[in-house]
Amino acid sequence: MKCAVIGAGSWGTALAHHLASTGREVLIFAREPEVAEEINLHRRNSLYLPDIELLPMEATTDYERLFSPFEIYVWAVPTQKSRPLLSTIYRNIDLATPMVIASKGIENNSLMLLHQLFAEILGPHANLAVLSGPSFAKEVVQAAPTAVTIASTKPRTGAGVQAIFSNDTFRAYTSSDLTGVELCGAVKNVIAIASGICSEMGLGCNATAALITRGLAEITRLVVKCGGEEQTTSGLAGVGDLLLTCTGGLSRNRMVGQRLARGEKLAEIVESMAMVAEGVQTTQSTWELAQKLDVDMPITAELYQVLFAGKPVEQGIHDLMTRRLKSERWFS
Ligand SMILES: NC(=O)C1=CN([C@@H]2O[C@H](COP(=O)(O)OP(=O)(O)OC[C@H]3O[C@@H](n4cnc5c(N)ncnc54)[C@H](O)[C@@H]3O)[C@@H](O)[C@H]2O)C=CC1
Ligand SMILES: O=C(CO)COP(=O)(O)O
Repeated sequence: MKCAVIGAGSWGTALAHHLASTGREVLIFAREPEVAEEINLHRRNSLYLPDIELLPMEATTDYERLFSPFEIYVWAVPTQKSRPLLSTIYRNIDLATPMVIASKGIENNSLMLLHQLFAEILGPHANLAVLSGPSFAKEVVQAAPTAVTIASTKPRTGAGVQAIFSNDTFRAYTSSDLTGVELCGAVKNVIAIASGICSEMGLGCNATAALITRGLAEITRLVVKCGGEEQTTSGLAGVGDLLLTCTGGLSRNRMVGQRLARGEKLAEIVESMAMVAEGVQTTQSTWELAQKLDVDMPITAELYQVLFAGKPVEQGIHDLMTRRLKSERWFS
């Protein structure tokens, strides 16, 4: 049976290519007709994944094609665009088919993670899994060794999805902690923007190491408060993806931070990017969630002020460094 990948941006295309590399037939749903046409005619997606020759796959812009039987669905649509698309197709997709959520973010206003959004729209019988972890799309299509986490509350679904994705260059581990895995994947993008600022301002390696460590501390507090497992934050979806995105040159979120530090306006940066940097909207959601749940997230709070309230970056850094002195214990 075919796999269906929904979303033909960099990540959806990379995952479709990876599934094709395991010998599977793949249907990929694209929003833009020119993207579908280029994949079908030239095996390329120059808008979202340039300079890569893709393995054979079929692309379509017709969402009714998603209503046939599939082995799995893979969801790679930006978080803030997910509700409208899912609401359009949900009545006609097979609930028993595993839905593997590969997007990373927290929906604005509702403050929902995607597995919560999917459960709300698809209902309690939805067969959900989350794929997260350190995995730049470009490296996955280049078959560079990659390890990820597959979370599902259904052991059979988790193991099935793990088997489908794993091969000798792509290794998936299972987890039952949907909330922890998703929150880690979402909030690391917030810390990655801050890391891009640090790097561009030349604040040094000490600052980056401190940012990653204290970023992990605030992610952990949020995960635990939301009912996730503390241990998840030291896994691939947690510290793994945080390290990758805060230090890797391929990160779009880190790039947003670098451009902010160069003095560009957030609106101009977002407008000029063909691809999504989820951390921008996720900063808003995370800040609201932290306030609602009374979780101390100082880096997120300062970044929120910089992104959305015009606070100068230098002031944000000063305010972070001169906060009340405290114990290093994450929950103090
Ligand atoms: N690119 C990467 O290396 C990775 C990305 N992710 C996550 O995957 C998700 C998707 O990211 P990318 O593919 O990188 O983004 P992208 O910006 O490369 O592509 C976004 C895709 O979503 C489509 N889209 C945009 N608005 C839409 C709408 N209203 N309805 C339907 N489709 C719409 C676009 O046409 C495009 O195909 C994000 O949540 C991202 O954080 C996760 C792991 C790795
Ligand atoms: O999530 C990612 C890698 O795991 C991709 O990060 P960016 O969206 O910052 O490029």
